[in-house]
Amino acid sequence: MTQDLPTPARPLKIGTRGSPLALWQAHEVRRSLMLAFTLPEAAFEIVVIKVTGDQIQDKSLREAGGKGLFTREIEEALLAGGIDIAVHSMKDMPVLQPEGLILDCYLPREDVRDAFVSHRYASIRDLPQGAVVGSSSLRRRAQLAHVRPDLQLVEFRGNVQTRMKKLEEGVADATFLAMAGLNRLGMSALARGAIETEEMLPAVAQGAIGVERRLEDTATAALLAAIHDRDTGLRLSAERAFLARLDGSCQTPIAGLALLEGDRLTLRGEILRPDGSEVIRDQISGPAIAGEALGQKLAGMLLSRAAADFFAQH
Ligand SMILES: NCc1[nH]cc(CCC(=O)O)c1CC(=O)O
Repeated sequence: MTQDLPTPARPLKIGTRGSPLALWQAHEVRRSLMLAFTLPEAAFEIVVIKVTGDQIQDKSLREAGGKGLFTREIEEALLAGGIDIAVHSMKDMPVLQPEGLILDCYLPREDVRDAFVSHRYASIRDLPQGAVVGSSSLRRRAQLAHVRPDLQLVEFRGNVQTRMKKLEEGVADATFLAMAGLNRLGMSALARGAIETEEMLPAVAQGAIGVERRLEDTATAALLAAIHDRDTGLRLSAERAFLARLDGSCQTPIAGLALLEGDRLTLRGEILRPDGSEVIRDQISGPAIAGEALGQKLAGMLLSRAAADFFAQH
């Protein structure tokens, strides 16, 4: 094992996107590995990789092609050996990894909740009739439209700073962000409040950081095993199996959250029509080690209640 540890002469290359949040997450993985193996910072090299998704500002991501847009270039670098590990926001990850790669290392999960962000109003409930809310998340738009069909929705993309500027300019009265991202960047003061998961069920894997590697790279597997958070792994297995069974295309608003109590797991899930006119939700409990089966079963339960046109385009 010892001879496999990275050194300043042969550093472990950590691939990441260049956004402030992505960089923070890559540094966090480095910090965890440094602590676990008493390694110096120089035993790691952070490699920033440009991804298609970051360059698209003028159209919504689902028009442009969805989740893979943030990962393709990074996974290509991993397969080609240009980097040794890739750090991801698990919320943005497709449920299947390319042949030759594996994602089975998760850091302890952050706050899973969405944040309500507004200069003028304290909560969804406080928004006046017809208020304008900015969001490009299909899930958040559908969930909001379901409880407040009177509100107006506008597309809202870009980083936190861009979105805050839009709020200041009055483009919208409120928006949503993940608490996890705000907490990590030390910007939780921007949130008027965290929205409880009973009110807005988060996206599958929200708040979780995952580390991807080459399947045959056993030395790196041993490194990552030391920083893996088992509880987060169990929860994400259930949530991602649920998403996979629903064929988590970006066209369908889907939310899912697993909670652990001892070795029992409870998974809540919901699917919505994009216009919020209908929501189908349920939950399932069972042994935590059976998370994948629970996820698949819950997805089946929701699908069996969905009319034939539920997933039709709107
Ligand atoms: N889709 C972008 C994205 N991917 C992960 C996070 C937040 C951090 C996380 O959930 O781990 C965000 C921003 C947001 O939704 O506000």
